[in-house]
Amino acid sequence: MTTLFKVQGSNNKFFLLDQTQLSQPLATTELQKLAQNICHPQTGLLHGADGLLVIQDPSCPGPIGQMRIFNADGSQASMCGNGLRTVARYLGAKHHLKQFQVETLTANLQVSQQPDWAPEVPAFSVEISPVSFNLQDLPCTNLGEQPIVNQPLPELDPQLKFTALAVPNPHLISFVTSTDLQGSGLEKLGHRLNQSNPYFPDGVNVSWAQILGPHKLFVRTFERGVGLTNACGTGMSATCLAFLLSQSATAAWDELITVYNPGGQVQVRVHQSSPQHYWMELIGNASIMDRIELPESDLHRANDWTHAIIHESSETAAYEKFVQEHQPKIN
Ligand SMILES: N[C@@H](CCC[C@H](N)C(=O)O)C(=O)O
Repeated sequence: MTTLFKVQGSNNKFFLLDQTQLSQPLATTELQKLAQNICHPQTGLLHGADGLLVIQDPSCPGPIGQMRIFNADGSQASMCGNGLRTVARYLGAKHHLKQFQVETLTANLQVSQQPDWAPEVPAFSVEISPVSFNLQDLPCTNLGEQPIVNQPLPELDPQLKFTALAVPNPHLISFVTSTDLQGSGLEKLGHRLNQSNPYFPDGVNVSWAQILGPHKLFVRTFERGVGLTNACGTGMSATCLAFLLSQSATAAWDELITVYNPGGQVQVRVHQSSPQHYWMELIGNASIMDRIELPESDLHRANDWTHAIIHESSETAAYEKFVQEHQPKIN
């Protein structure tokens, strides 16, 4: 039998598969098919998830493991902030370490265990980098000169202003009113920019943010390869950088910003290492929802979950209690 986990960071939900335990690790095409099938909300396992996190041996000295992220539609992304926290928790427990590096598709990132946020609500901090405003890195085309920082883009919306950046996965950010945030505009724009379109040939994660206070935001994200999610870690980190660069924010570099989202909250610190060089720390819960045992052959087949034995964790209830007790207070 193989062990798989269902995990969540800010209720952004994933299956986590450690390929190093398998006698025959899955090839990339098998991982894409597994992500599509296991994450499906109706026919997947445990009502599906937003993506599949895959742990492999590192390919270079330094990091103790490698993380890959496949969206629910099977596409592979370069980074996943909420997912990396859960991978940090898993690898930290496996190697008995509290601080280490994890290899991701484009960078080795620093992660560390933090004090629990509440009983049974473990927390981790992960580095979000590299950051780029170079439009080729998203990629983003036909929207004029770079950088796009708090700029009107009537091609996308007649009223909103946009910031476009890669962290290194692509993000498009707008600051909106609470009415906009509750409406259907985010979903419409997200769908439009994640179908064939002249501006974001590889699609883009679209986040809308409401400023709740000097160090407080609420962010909703339409994720590339998924749709509306409870939270997107890289999206909230990118939004905090956009906040500091464009909104006359009273928050300063290196200070904690609390970012509420439909799945709970995270904290972000934005750092400027030199002019135009930025990186973020994303801090939040890393919770295990279920431990799942199933035959390795079922992972390769990826279409039958009837042999799965599910062990539900008490961390889900603990996290829900934490969220109830920490609703945003609007100044
Ligand atoms: N949920 C993630 C981001 C996952 C990848 C994203 N959908 C993409 O395609 O870039 C996060 O927490 O950062």
